[in-house]
Amino acid sequence: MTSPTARIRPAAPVPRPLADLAAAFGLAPTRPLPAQAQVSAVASDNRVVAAGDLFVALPGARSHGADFAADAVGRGAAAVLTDAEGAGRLADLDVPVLVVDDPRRVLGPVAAWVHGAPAEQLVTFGITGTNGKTTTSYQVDHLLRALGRRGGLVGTVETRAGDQVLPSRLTTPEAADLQALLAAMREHGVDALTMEVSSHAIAMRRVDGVVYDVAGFTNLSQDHLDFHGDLDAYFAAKAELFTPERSRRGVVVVDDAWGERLAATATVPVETVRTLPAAPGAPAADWTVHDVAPAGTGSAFTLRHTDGRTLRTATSLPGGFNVANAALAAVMVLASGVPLAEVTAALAAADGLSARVPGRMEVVAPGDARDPRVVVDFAHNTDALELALAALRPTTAGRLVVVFGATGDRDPGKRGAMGAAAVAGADVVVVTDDDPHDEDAAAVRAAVLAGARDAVGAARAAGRAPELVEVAPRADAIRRAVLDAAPGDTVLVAGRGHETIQEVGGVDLELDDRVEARAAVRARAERNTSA
Ligand SMILES: CC(=O)N[C@H]1[C@@H](OP(=O)(O)OP(=O)(O)OC[C@H]2O[C@@H](n3ccc(=O)[nH]c3=O)[C@H](O)[C@@H]2O)O[C@H](CO)[C@@H](O)[C@@H]1O[C@H](C)C(=O)N[C@@H](C)C(=O)N[C@H](CCC(=O)O)C(=O)O
Ligand SMILES: Nc1ncnc2c1ncn2[C@@H]1O[C@H](COP(=O)(O)OP(=O)(O)OP(=O)(O)O)[C@@H](O)[C@H]1O
Repeated sequence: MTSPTARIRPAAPVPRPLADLAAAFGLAPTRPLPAQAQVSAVASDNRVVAAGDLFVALPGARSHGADFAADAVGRGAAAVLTDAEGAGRLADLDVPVLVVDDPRRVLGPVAAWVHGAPAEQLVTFGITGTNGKTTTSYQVDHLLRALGRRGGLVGTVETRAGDQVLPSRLTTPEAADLQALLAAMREHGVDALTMEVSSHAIAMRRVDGVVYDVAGFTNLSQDHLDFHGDLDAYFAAKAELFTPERSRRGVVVVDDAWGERLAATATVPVETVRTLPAAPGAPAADWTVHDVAPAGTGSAFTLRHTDGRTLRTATSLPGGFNVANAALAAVMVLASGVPLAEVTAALAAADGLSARVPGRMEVVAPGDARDPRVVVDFAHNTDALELALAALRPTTAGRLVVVFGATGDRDPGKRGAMGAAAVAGADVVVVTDDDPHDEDAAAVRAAVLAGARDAVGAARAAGRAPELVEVAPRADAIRRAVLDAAPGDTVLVAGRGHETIQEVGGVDLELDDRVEARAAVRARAERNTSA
């Protein structure tokens, strides 16, 4: 997690008259505005405010932004925008206060207006879906750079604006931070933006003020129901991205029923991509994937359009789901208007869609005659875990070992299912902690173990004998799994991927699965040497 005080913003923002802003959005000043009042950027967190900012004090679940307005003014905020409740909390501030019914609803468009609509000066790609957003976004950015574009990237792992790179705090930033970021990208000569658009972000209006040139949909399965309530509401949030208010055209993977439903209901032009054999009676897809074959650590495949166009390329990331991500990335770039011949040539020169994606099927140790392969992945829901295990099984000569847990304070409904998925897909299941947050870590492990134990019975009935162990804390579980594995085995450490902070009881602990896995591999080497 990155502290809220870090933010990429334009170095030379352009001040805009506050009176023009108030008129444009119907913002009611509590007192007449000084004629010369100006704002040059927008912030919704006092900790990132800089001189000349408009501080937007939002009502929140835990606090009201108005409680931080005095500090924001102390940091140089030139004006405050809030709702009636916020205005009521503001003691006499010596800057203008503007009031609007729903500050969160206007925040995006206001920030876009103040920064001069930066998104409109970039070719913009927004990717949503339960799994694959990060991977697909890296592949789109990889292809855009291969095409000579200066790409900006915003997502779970990091934020890249030209040569500025910051670890991300949210998958999709709040609107004020996003618009400042886009303005900074424009300053750096960035001409293309690829970003992940989480369903939270759409529901919370973080991407208001952006109309994506191309929106992409990967898939939808159970996750985040603690926020959305049910799958229909979760789907509806994602489907909003495929409306004219938020995008100009869409590319939808129709390997699942939710993709089919989105393609049928989207109100922007959509191209469909099918990467799996079609179910009987399924509508024809515009693009289909054929001739998938192993290629290095990943797969080669052919994309074919109903109009006869074809594209043969590859991805270095393992698993059928990474063919889907790579296919989606390629079609999104084609949908933006880049000719097929240019994409084909760029991919040939760039070794296909082979961006290294931090913490996504990241190979920590390749495995050899003496040691197991060790892979770190971000799979943290049932669907992703099943697919990650299935992706590694074909290239695992020995046992498939998985080390994972479930996130505390999130989606308790998926814990048993994740335990069952691990037992169904692996030979050795090591249940440990993920990010317990404020929940009792042992209780979270117990819920995962309950689902796993139920599945062990079914596995034994099918003639398998998966081992099931509980090891905590997570660093010990990783070490034990790697030390106990044999040459030819694969150890998959799943759930946290690139993350370097584990939240335990409100305390941020340094924990990077890749660092722990590498340390365990070194410990094996020392043991082998001393043996
Ligand atoms: C559920 C959710 O998304 N909550 C977000 C929401 O919190 P909130 O409504 O409780 O806001 P609050 O903390 O009460 O603060 C109210 C206002 O005061 C401001 N404030 C608050 C504290 C302070 O010191 N100074 C200050 O100015 C805040 O910026 C905010 O404007 O607004 C906050 C301020 O922007 C966000 O930090 C917070 O994200 C929390 C941290 C979060 O965990 N969000 C997750 C669920 C999320 O958004 N995840 C998705 C990815 C999901 C996935 O696909 O995996 C993401 O896009 O990252
Ligand atoms: N297309 C896919 N279908 C199913 N699972 C996938 C797909 N792509 C990746 N995964 C699995 O999901 C995990 C998360 O992948 P990725 O980080 O690309 O998705 P994401 O949508 O960005 O996740 P998050 O929203 O949590 O950041 C991967 O580590 C992999 O195990």
